[in-house]
Amino acid sequence: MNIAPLWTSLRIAAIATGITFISGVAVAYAMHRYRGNGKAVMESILLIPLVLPPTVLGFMLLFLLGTQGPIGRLLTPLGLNPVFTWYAAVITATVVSFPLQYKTALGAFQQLDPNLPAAARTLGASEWTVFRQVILPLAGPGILAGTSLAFARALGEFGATLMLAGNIPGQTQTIPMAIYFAVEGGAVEEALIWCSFTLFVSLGFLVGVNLWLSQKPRCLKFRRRRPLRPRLLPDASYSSADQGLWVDLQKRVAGFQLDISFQTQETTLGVLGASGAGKSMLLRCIAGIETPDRGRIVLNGRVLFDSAQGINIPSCDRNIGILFQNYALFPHLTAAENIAFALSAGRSLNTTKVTSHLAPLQLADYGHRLPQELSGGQQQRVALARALASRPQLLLFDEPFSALDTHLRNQIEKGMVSRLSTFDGMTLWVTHNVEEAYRLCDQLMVVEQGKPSTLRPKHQILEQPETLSIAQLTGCKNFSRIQQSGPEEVFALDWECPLQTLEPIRPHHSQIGIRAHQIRFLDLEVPVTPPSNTFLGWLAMTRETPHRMTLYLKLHSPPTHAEDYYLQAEVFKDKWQQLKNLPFPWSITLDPMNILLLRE
Ligand SMILES: Nc1ncnc2c1ncn2[C@@H]1O[C@H](COP(=O)(O)OP(=O)(O)OP(=O)(O)O)[C@@H](O)[C@H]1O
Repeated sequence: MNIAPLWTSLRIAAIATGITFISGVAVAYAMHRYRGNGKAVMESILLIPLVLPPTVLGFMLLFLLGTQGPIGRLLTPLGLNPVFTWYAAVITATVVSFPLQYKTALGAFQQLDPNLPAAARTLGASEWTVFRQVILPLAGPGILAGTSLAFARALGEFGATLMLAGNIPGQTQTIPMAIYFAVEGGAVEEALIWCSFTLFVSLGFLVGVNLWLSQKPRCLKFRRRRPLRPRLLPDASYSSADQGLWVDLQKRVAGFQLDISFQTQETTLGVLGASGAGKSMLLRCIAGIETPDRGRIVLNGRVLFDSAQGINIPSCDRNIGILFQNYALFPHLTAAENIAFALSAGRSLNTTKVTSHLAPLQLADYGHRLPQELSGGQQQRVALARALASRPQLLLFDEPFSALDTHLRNQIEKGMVSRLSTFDGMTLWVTHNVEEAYRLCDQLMVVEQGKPSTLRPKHQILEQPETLSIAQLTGCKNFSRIQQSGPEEVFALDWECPLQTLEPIRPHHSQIGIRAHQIRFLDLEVPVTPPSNTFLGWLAMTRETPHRMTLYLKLHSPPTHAEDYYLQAEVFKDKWQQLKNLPFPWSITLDPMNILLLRE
């Protein structure tokens, strides 16, 4: 039995697989990053060999590459005529196997957490480094699974190969053809041997790849060969005189517009806003992960983005670190390797430099662990150490404590604040939590529906919130519509009472508010002349938290049901112990000093 078809098949399948590997991965990555129009049409064209019958594909290739075809006519003068040659068989095997490699590689890229490449870029990694050291190792198993399918498909190709390459023994006669012609000639035994052989080779290849992938999860692990580019690039527009962050940007996405303009020279700025207000998008624009439609971003005198001048410094050169909500640690790298990624010092893991970044966050003993072998708090500290290792001028925190329980949150917050005390750059904290923002930041900016409504020192925002929504965002729970009845007097429509205010009423004031912990219970105070804004009140219901009670109060008359209340007051448990024994009605004071005058 002539075994030439075996070598022909293996040679053709190996070359075709090599070509599809390179082209399939490259095209898949390009399509993964492509955000323009016509993506669906392009995808369909790339996948069409998967759905066309092989004979149709073979005929189309024959039509294109034949001496009279559009491509063949270009090749003939160069002395190239692929039809009925062994490389025609390579062409058909490549065309039929390409969609399998392309589609699986695309799926592997799409499954990656987009924050991982974004984090790598903010650490100073170039696009090539991001692809080679983050994307490829993580997408590797998916890509190799596609390669094994592509190889099996190339090995089994018959119809299209027969049409374009023919059945030339020793040149284009592959195993599938040997089977076909053996059956036709009545040599059933020979056909059976070839079938068994094909089954054995294909199965062996698939099993081999699967075993390799399952036994060596870190086989494609990180290899740092060259240091990252230095972070501070010379820039003509850089001037160390202008310290601070200047932001003026607009970005529109489907159903949402971010339109933010602010400047700050404070070292810590908190960004408060409801869910969907645009806080993360703001951070992503500042870090260069998203590109604004228009505007200008300047950090310490260095223009990072200016649509008018066509400046858009890439993320890797902005000197801005970001701590993502999910930490975005590279899962295929240990804690030490994650930090080494951000250093320009190379990959040696026991260097003093890596340890010097792990030790201040009590992580010196955890350097060898993969992120999935660390607790949430430890992962967060590694992410902070990694961000600081890249020596940013500005560090952005995207709700860094949202996934932690209260105890851990307090612990990590303390550790983080102490580590940041030696950081000489600016920090910008995005959070929902007003108490957290108050503890961590000097200035607060409130963002509402993509627009900044205010940027002021934190105590001013808490004491004079200006608008109803800022008051709500900063934790105020009691509001009433008002009618002005004097220069410093209103009638609260929802609480049905006249109220004195400390500040004069302005025409734009339409609501008043009072914070729950600022409602006073006169019966618990030393008897003096009742202050203004004191009313009789009854308790409608209570809610208990570990240290405080929330009291739902009805003014002027007893409540008719549990939901019949005007105000929520919050008192500590010791005060509640005294209050609960007092007979109704209580004397409730809404001190003019604590009345918030608000516009809508
Ligand atoms: N890539 C995108 N394409 C389309 N819409 C987007 C995109 N990214 C964000 N959005 C929309 O922009 C708005 C702002 O999103 P963003 O993530 O910035 O909000 P956020 O204030 O950070 O909210 P949260 O506190 O819940 O994280 C949302 O309505 C969101 O659906």
